[in-house]
Amino acid sequence: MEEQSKQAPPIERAIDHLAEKGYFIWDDFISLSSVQELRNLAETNREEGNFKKAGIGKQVLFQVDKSIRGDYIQWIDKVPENPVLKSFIQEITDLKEYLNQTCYLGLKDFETHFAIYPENTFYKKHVDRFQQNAHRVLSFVLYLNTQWQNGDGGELALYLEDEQKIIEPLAGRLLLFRSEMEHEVLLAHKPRYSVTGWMLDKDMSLTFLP
Ligand SMILES: O=C(O)CCC(=O)C(=O)O
Ligand SMILES: [Fe+2]
Repeated sequence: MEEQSKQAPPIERAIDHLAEKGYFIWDDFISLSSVQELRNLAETNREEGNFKKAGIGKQVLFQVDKSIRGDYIQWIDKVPENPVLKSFIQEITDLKEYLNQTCYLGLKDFETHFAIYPENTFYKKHVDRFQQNAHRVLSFVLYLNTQWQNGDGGELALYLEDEQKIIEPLAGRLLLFRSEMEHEVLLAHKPRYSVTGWMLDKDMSLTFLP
């Protein structure tokens, strides 16, 4: 039985683990060359001034507070020009459809952005689904840290019911977790790159409505 589940395709293990534990770690979701390309793209965009300081809260309640989070973000267009980004968006779209068919999650849309955590930044313990972001059902993070090693920091601490799971931000790894779960980005000692997103139970163009 154990053997069988080890051999099951990642998508099936993802469904089981998400249902049972609320999260799934999907290694090698994309190839290392794709990781490199996305990282280069993020770096170029950053140099061109397309990233902005991430904040907390939405619209009139938006504020930047470095004691809570220190990352810079750039929202990703749903129809991106870059072919690697385009195929990642397609894979997330397929994953959303598959989750709907198997888990009846009623996912309607998703939103996603690049995130860069400069050296010595973090994101304090929080949840992604709250009053102002009530439509976030599943969070996903694709890590783009090609040279990551122990001691570089920037791990994701995920708070499960009775334990804390420390997840390394390894290149090509996709982390999925329920958006109401508490989590935290630990202090990054080296710049940390990722694509973060949320699958939503409402069409994004309608999320300004209650
Ligand atoms: O980058 C991560 O590991 C998690 C980021 C996060 O929690 C967020 O952007 O809400
Ligand atoms: Fe988060």
